[in-house]
Amino acid sequence: MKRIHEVYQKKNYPEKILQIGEGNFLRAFVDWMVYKMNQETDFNGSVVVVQPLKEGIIEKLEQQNGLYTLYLNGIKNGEVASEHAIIDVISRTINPYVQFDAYLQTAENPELRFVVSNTTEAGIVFDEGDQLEDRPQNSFPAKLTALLYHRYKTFNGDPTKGLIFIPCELIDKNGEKLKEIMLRHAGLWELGEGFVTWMDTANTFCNSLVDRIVPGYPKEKMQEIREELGYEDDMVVEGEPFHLWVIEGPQRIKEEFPADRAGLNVLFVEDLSPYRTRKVRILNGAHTCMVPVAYLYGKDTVREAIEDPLVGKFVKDTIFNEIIPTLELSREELVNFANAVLDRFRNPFIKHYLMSISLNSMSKFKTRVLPSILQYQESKKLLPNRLVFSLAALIGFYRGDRDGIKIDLKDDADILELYRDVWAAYDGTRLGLEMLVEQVLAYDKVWKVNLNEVEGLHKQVTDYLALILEKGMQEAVKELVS
Ligand SMILES: NC(=O)c1ccc[n+]([C@@H]2O[C@H](COP(=O)([O-])OP(=O)(O)OC[C@H]3O[C@@H](n4cnc5c(N)ncnc54)[C@H](O)[C@@H]3O)[C@@H](O)[C@H]2O)c1
Ligand SMILES: O=P(O)(O)OC[C@@H](O)[C@@H](O)[C@H](O)[C@H](O)CO
Repeated sequence: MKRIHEVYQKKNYPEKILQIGEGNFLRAFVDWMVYKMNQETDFNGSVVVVQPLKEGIIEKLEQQNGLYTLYLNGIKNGEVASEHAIIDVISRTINPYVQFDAYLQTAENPELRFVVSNTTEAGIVFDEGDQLEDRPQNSFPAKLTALLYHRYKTFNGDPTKGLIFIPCELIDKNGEKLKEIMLRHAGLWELGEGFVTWMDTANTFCNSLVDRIVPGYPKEKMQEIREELGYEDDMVVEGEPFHLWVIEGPQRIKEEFPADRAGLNVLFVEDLSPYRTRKVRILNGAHTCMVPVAYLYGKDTVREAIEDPLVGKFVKDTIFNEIIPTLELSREELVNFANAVLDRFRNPFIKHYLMSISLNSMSKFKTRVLPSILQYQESKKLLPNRLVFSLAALIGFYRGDRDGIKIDLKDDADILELYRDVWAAYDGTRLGLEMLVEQVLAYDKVWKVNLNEVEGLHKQVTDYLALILEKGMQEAVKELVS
């Protein structure tokens, strides 16, 4: 069978976007949007993709001339929708670890206008070891500072040659944080007042919030997909039709990034925090809460979990009774959003594995679930049972065993070490369990506070964990939801 680049001829669009990250999400979201804008409007732009880490899949993408097939499968306006398209907007790929000059030279292109990124929650970080002379710098903000400085010098500080940065990382104030770190590098590297002023005035850093479920490469369906497509494609990516990109930035960007004219759900707003809180607490919060409970219960995917009468009820009650009451938005709007999220979780086409969501569950619990627990307690003066149960389940999950089979835990090495130690020290007694929970709740490297100080939390987590250990997750959930 022929390969995708042997059957499809790519068009040439000017390079207008620099993309840091070659992951599934960006390819199913931003690159798809660029494809749509090229089809529906006069955007006429392509994307240069830079691999942020030394290891990655850029070579595979390059071998296909940057082409790949995107499947969007799900329910759209109540109807089954399945569509696919060849995304042809990646002009070329760059691995800065072997093509550093080519990486810097992208800054010399006067038509370059946007920088998008998605480097997971671990990407927007300051690395004090990074230097301007490094080829390349370690962190992605440092790499970008070097690139922007090169642009500043190339165009002699021309105020019209600034860039618009729209990071997609799921962290609060992603644009502001990126800018803050880049300014820090500019200061440490002594790049000069002129550059700092240019960075500040000629460039725009937008905060943004993305929403689309992208499980990625549909491994199990590949045989069927190959037959349907009639060509080989190692970079197929699958996502849902739903998409929302909320960008906190000036309305004028719309002129240059005509997503709305392409019929895309891209909003330019003054304040994205209500959208962010709603999405992170309800959608991501429900995912993170459901993972340890549903996985130890015996489920493997989000859909299986939501369709199980008991686990499904656990998730729905958690959202409607314990998360929504902590949010300061109109209840009607929240209920509508939550119902839509539940429909997305039920998407019959998509296998969203609980284990893939489980990556870095501790920090996800801290940002996506803990605020709901704390706000619930503050306003109602009692703890939300199901959210606390999911914390107990999380501690049980990190024991790393499902019915005698090892769980492939993925988290920071020191978190995994913490759990290895506390579970190894557990002697099977109530006192032993209390000590174990105390140590986990005291792990302020993740929690940033000592959770043992939250009134009643230590006892309730210990009680639920004892229940899970004694009766198993299935019985424990049954008792909880009834
Ligand atoms: N998949 C989804 O449904 C979805 C939806 C919305 C948001 N997201 C967000 O997108 C992120 C990436 O998801 P994906 O599905 O594309 O994953 P992926 O594994 O396909 O891609 C991860 C990307 O992040 C880069 N990366 C990882 N660690 C990094 C680091 N320390 N520094 C710099 N770059 C780093 C990798 O090089 C790669 O480009 C997730 O963490 C999530 O926050 C994902
Ligand atoms: O992508 P992660 O690993 O940060 O989180 C897992 C999911 O909660 C997440 O990918 C959602 O599906 C996504 O945020 C929906 O927009």
